[in-house]
Amino acid sequence: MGSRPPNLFVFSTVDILATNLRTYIVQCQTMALNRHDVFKVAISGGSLPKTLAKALLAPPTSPEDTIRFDKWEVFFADERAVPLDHEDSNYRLLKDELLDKIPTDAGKPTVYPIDVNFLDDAQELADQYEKLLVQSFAARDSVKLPLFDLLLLGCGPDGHTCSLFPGHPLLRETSGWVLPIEDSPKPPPTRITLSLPVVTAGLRIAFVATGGGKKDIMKKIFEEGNGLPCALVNEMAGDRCTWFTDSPAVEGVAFPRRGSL
Ligand SMILES: O=C(O)[C@H](O)[C@@H](O)[C@H](O)[C@H](O)COP(=O)(O)O
Repeated sequence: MGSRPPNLFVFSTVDILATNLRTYIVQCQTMALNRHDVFKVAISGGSLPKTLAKALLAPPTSPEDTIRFDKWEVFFADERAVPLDHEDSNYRLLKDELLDKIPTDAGKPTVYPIDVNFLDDAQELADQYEKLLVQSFAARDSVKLPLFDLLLLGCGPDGHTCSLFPGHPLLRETSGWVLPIEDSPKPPPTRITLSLPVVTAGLRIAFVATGGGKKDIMKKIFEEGNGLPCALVNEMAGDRCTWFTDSPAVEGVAFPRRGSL
């Protein structure tokens, strides 16, 4: 359980949100580089990569504001079981929106896509991705869970995050790090996702939710909870969790704690 409620930031525009998201990411990057000289990040799909590109591709305003892409290790918080050049691929989305646009002199992140040799077997696809995490995390941290320095997540209109959907049995999985799902209510149906324990173990967790389409679910997440995946992350991660929203997404929503960076 998180000891304090999650942080919530509301910005008047997505551009201002992006500037503040960058400041937050740089803070997480600094903590990570001090801790282990690498920045391990998990990123999900949806509208997030576009906002992320806005945040990260802007030129630095000071030396301290530099994005050290050369130190980034990028994992996928969830991924669809499709080839990497498929229009549904979260890898492709991130590549098109962000990775391919990083200036060459800014350094290249190390990116860990799924192994497309296992697209026909969701369990194997998940197991292979979990192996990658084991290699990347366990040896260094000798922990029971991979501790991402930062997870950058979206929030679906039904309250899902990653590919953890409301009421789905995957929410009760406590042992696996990476889980297969073959009946995702959001297409495509076959995907892999980080498990709830892995998400909530993250040192920092940031949600980005923008636009009036998020208003109703934001109310449910923050005012009722109702076991919605995003609400579960809030409950378990507490103030390690920070929401970046714009005004339309939170119109009329009462929050435990608002703040600014
Ligand atoms: O692969 C996916 O489908 C995403 O990872 C998913 O979890 C997404 O982040 C949310 O659905 C929010 O999407 P929007 O930001 O587009 O609403």
